[in-house]
Amino acid sequence: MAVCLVVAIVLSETLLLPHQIDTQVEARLTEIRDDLQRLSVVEAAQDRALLAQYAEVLNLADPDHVFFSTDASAEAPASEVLQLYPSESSSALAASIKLPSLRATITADLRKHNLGYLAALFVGLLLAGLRRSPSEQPKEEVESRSIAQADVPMMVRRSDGAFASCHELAQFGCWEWCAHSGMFWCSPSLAAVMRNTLAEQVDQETFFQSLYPGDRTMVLKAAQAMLHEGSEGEIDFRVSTASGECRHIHLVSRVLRDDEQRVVKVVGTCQDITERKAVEARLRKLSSAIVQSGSSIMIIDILGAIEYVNPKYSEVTGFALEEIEGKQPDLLSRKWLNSERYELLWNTIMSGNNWRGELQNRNKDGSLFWSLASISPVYSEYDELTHFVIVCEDVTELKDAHARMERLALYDELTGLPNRRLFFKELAELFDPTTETSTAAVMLLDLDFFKAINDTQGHGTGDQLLVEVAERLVSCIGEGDIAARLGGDEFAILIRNAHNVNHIEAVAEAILDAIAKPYYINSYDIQISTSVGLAWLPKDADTPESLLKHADLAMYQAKEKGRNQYRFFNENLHRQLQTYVQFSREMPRALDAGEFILQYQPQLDLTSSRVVSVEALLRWEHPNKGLVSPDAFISVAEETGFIVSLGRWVLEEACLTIREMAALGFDDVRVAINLSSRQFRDPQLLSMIQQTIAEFEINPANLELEITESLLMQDVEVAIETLQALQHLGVTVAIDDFGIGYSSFNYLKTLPVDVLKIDREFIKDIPDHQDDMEITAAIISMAHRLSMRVVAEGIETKAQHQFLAEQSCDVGQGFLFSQPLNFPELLSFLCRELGEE
Ligand SMILES: Nc1nc2c(ncn2[C@@H]2O[C@H](COP(=O)(O)O[C@H]3[C@@H](O)[C@H](n4cnc5c(=O)[nH]c(N)nc54)O[C@@H]3COP(=O)(O)O)[C@@H](O)[C@H]2O)c(=O)[nH]1
Repeated sequence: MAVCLVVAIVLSETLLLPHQIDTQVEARLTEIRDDLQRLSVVEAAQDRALLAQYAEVLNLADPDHVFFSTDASAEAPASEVLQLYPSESSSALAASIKLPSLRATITADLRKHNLGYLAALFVGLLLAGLRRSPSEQPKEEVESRSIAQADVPMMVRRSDGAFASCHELAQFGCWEWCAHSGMFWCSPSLAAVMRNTLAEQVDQETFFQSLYPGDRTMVLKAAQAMLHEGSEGEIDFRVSTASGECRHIHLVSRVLRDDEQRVVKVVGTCQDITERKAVEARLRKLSSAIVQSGSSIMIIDILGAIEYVNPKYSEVTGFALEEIEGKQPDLLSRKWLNSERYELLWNTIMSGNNWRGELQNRNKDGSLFWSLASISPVYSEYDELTHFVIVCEDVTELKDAHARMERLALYDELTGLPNRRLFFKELAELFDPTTETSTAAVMLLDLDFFKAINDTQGHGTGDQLLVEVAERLVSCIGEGDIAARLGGDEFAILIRNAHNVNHIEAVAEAILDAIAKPYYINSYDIQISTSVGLAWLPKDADTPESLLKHADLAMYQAKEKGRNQYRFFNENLHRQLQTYVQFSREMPRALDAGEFILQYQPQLDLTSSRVVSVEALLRWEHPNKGLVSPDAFISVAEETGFIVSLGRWVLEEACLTIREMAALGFDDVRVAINLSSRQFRDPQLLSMIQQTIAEFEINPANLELEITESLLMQDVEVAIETLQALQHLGVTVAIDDFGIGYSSFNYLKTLPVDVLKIDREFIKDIPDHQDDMEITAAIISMAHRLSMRVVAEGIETKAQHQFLAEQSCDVGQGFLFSQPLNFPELLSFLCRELGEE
């Protein structure tokens, strides 16, 4: 729809109002004039009421037309008016002239015509009519008034104060170019528009000099086209001001022709549009920033309908503007936002604040992605909230990376199970005092002999085994329960809502069964078992850490009891734990304080009954607990690593005893000390023994080292190397507790040992258990064939003594002969024996 504009011009006080207009109208016109004092543009479509008022006041029939009335007697240059207007407007203009005197009505289409031009032209014409009353005007001039003869600029005659004032206000100027004389005339306001580079009347050359050099050719071409071809139009160009400033000018031209259609004048307007150009340039930059932006940008109206999306948005989502214009964006859809967030977002932006946050959006293919969106309100010039600008960054990759990082942080990479951190987090929530706690159970599992499989079959097989174990564990637990890998071959299970023991026992048994089933990995059949420790929540602990510690304790007990079984944590274990903590803290101090002592249990030759050796047995004279057995603290020392320091002290003490006994003449009595697993694997062991022997200047053959059979079986090849090195030092090596470590006789052949000690388990039931007697006889016979001496320990009865002597067992040790003795008691024992001889 064409927008019809009526240009009404109200002039300053110098205007002579027609005397025909009655006082009321005059008053109203004065009012309007005072209101406006400048060109006033009324958009008819929008303000018809006002227009109707104007029409009424101005005695106009049609409110779409506003007319200007001059003195009725004035000769109106209507023909000029008509000629000055584009042809499509001429008829409307002519039709609107209702009086013989000048009445002009202009209906113009804003889209086609330059408003300023129309206005100024109108002013010019009007003033021409007003200023020149017939009485003042020489008749011959009126008669001879012809465009063909008009080589004097007609606007010169119209440049009164009001005219100039209007132009000045509108930053507007008029000009004429006489085709005949080549003279260029401009209104004073044009000179101002051109920033005083022009005189009122200049030649062409001077006019062109005032133009910005870069635009001269373009303007010249346009001027020539006007003069020679009579072309009309509009042109924008730049002028350089005296101060060197560059201003933008909008120029409109119209051609006046004589009756023979020859161009006689070119007239027009010009306007300083520098500010507008600056605004346009700024808008262009902003617009280009939005178009070129690497961020997706969307503009929505106050009701949430999409008005604009930039190319980046279309590239990311696949939606062209036409496809989504007027629609509600998915980004703000209730579908992806929970109602609380939805309310908060809209409340924030509707109250004129910025909102920033992650929102889900939808691509054209239906896939969803995450955007980090900033939503900012846009206000109109009247300070009304009209739109919102949404700037989005696709953060899907960021979120994926975040999820991956979270996965790495909380899940075990190999098995995909929750890791220790996540398990602990879940467990900690059950201890949260603000949540209702129901009974739960925690299982801690450790695969039996996994290290051996890993070492012998390779880590690839070990990994595959762990993955299959994880799958089997998951298959044994219920929904809501958690199976986690805490590290290595250690797993944990959290069973929520553990109502009764039967349920937990059933799960534990299912796990033992599942893990014990054969695995087929890398063409190998593998068999493995697990030991499970169980603890209850909240009964067994008040923190996640202590609950896991208690389950761990129970698991160790399960291992101690023979593996492939489960054990519940109990108070006894709890006490053990307390003792563990207490001992681990106290032992270093006790060693410094001399609270450890050695007792010696004699080992007698079963044929001669002479003491050939003694076993050094460690005791702790605890200030509160009395004499503490090594069974209670050796394992703690072993786990904390304190056994290395303690073992060194035992060695030194034994060497001292050897030296002192030798000094007293008992230089053929050996002293046997026990080496624990950690000591045996200590890389410093050999050098430490060598140094101590040298330090105490003892015969190394008088020092015997007892190493348990099970310890040797852990890594036979390394054990053989260490044993050989020990023998090389000249010390005696004995296998302790032989018979219960399930070692094969084949191994025994390869072990460089001097003494074999039959475990007490085989001796204690002699002569009642025939089996034990046969096994004992076989061990003695075999050891002799391997050139080993045999020691039977735990001899408590004469019958046992007699049987062992009959089997040619070399040496016996046990309460039958002596309890462990302190050093003075041992010396007495030895002296007594000597006396008896
Ligand atoms: N690493 C180290 N281990 C040590 C050290 N000192 C002792 N131990 C080990 O502690 C275990 C318990 O020892 P202990 O309580 O001293 O018991 C020893 C004997 O008292 C006991 N024994 C001896 N004769 C009999 C008997 O006729 N009946 C019976 N019921 N018990 C008897 O046997 C223990 C000695 O056993 P073993 O060492 O296997 O010969 C024990 O395993 C010690 O080895 C140490 O300094 N370091």
